[in-house]
Amino acid sequence: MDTVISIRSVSKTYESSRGPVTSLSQVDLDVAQGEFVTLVGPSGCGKSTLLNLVAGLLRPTTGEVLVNGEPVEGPGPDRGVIFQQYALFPWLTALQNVEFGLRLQGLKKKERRERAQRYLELVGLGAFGSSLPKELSGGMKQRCAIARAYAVHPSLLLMDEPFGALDALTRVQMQDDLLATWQQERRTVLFITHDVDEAVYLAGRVIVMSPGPGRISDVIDVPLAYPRTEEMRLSPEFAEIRGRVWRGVHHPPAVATPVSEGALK
Ligand SMILES: Nc1ncnc2c1ncn2[C@@H]1O[C@H](COP(=O)(O)OP(=O)(O)OP(=O)(O)O)[C@@H](O)[C@H]1O
Repeated sequence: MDTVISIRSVSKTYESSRGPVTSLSQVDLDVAQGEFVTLVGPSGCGKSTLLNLVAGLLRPTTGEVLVNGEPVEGPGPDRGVIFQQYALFPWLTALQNVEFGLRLQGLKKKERRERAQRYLELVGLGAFGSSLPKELSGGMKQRCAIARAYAVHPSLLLMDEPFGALDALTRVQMQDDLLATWQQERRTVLFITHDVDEAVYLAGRVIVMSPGPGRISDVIDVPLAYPRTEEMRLSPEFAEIRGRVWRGVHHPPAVATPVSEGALK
């Protein structure tokens, strides 16, 4: 099993106007090649901080973050990041938005165009290549952002509440579409959500985080096969896992003892 992400005894303290704020304390986590891992937990427990450390947008105060065995020293094309806000260039068409990252990689125009079109098709936007972002719905914009991230062939996708701004029905559809894309091209995914249902439905493993200071308080395997279906979502097995995640999020352990991932397996 190849490990893509290794987080080793990571703590992060921000210097703020209120003094130092410890956002993460002694976090350990390994994520294997091709895994779909969700991070869930109450607001302020350090989910985005953890993701931004892996993205290379932040540096840990202590400990280390490795991606494919190399210490993370900044952002890189091996890590695609998708945020809640679609972050598409409004003056570029959907196709040009997807092509943008490929241009940075130095691909020739014809190859760029073909690859961008292929990924738009993969996310169901094949007919919308010439549309501007303002002409697309929220779900379509986010599909376009996913196509753009996938097209550069990152080894890792980091998603920070990508469906947080979508209505409930679109969100469920996007979950299925994302899983379909992931099953076709099995990139490793680290996905933040506030939604317990979403966390369980998508993941092979749910990481529950707790605040004060931010830490991993539970690691829950989801032993449901892919593709995931509505039947699974409504099954007693799903409800049981969901219950455990729910309790972890809403009733975190009172003592701020960091839980090492290995101890929970
Ligand atoms: N730049 C910063 N300066 C000071 N404190 C920060 C900064 N960024 C985050 N924090 C603090 O670190 C803690 C964790 O924040 P983080 O955004 O990682 O949590 P989160 O779990 O992603 O929250 P949410 O679910 O609300 O997005 C919070 O207490 C927050 O106030």
